[in-house]
Amino acid sequence: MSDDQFISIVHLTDLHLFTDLNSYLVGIPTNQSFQAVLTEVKQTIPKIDLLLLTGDLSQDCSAASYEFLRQSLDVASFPAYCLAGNHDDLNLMAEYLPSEYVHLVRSQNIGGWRILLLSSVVVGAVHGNLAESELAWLEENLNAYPDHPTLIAFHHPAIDIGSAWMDEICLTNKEQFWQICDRNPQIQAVVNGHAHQDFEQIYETAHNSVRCLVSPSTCVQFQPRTPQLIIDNQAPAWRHLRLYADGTITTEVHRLSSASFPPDLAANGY
Ligand SMILES: Nc1ncnc2c1ncn2[C@@H]1O[C@@H]2COP(=O)(O)O[C@H]2[C@H]1O
Repeated sequence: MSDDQFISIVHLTDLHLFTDLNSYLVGIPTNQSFQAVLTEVKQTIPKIDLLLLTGDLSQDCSAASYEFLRQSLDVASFPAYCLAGNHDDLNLMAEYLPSEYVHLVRSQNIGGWRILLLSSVVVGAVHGNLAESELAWLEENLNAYPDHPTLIAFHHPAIDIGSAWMDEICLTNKEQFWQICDRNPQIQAVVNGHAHQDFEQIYETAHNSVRCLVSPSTCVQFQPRTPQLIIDNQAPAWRHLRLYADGTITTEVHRLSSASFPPDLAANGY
C-alpha cells in the first residue's frame, strides 16, 4: 500500500523537559532523550504528516524548556500539535511554543479525518478531568462532522490501565466522556499519555468500538500493572499511527535504539 493512502502520525508524550540539557529526571537527561527520539523518528519513519504531543512537555515549567521544545520541533520541520499535561503551564506554552511548525490547535481536518485535542488538566492537580465546557465543545464539534472518522487526544487516560496508583490519577469523569463516545460512533481512537507506558484496549460502547492508545514517554517509563510507582527499565519511546480513509488504524510503539538512557531504577518517584 502506498504512503499517501494513510495519514502518518507520530505520538510523542511526557517529555518532561528542563531549562538545562544536563538536568535529569530519575537518572535520564530528558532534553537529550527527547532529541535522540526526534532524530530517530526522522530517520526511521519515511512519511510524517503530523507530530502529536500530549502533554507534560515541561518538567520545570520554565520558558526555556518550551523554547527548547519549539526550537527542536522547528528543526524537525513537521507540523506539530501540542496540548498540556499536569506539569505544564498553559500561559508559557501559548507564549513560547507557537511557530511556523508548532501549533496549539484544538481541531483539524486532515485526510478526511477529524483530530480533536482536549484539555484534561486540572490546574494544581496531578489527576485529570474534562470540564463541562470541554465536553460541550467536544460534542458540538462531533455534531458538526458526524461522518468523519475522529481521533481524540488529551493527556490523562480515559480507561483504567491496571496500576492502582496510576488509575487514581487518570481521568476522573471517564463515564461522561464515554457517554459522548457512545452518541458519536465516528470516534475511532482516543490517544493519551501520562501513564509512561504502552497500553492498548478496545472500549466497547453500545454503538461503537473505540481504540484506546496510551503511549510511553520520551524519557522515563513506569512498570505496568503495579500497585505503586515502580520505574521500568524500558527505553524512551514513541508511537506511530497510520489512519486510513475507511476509519481503520494501524499502530505500534517504537523504542529508541540509537542511544541508551538507563533510568535510576532505585528511584520511587519524582
Ligand atoms: N511515588 C509516587 N507515588 C505516586 N505518585 C507519584 C510518585 N512519585 C511521583 N508521583 C506522581 O505520579 C505522577 C505520574 O505522572 P506525572 O509525570 O504526571 O507526575 C507524577 C507525579 O506527580
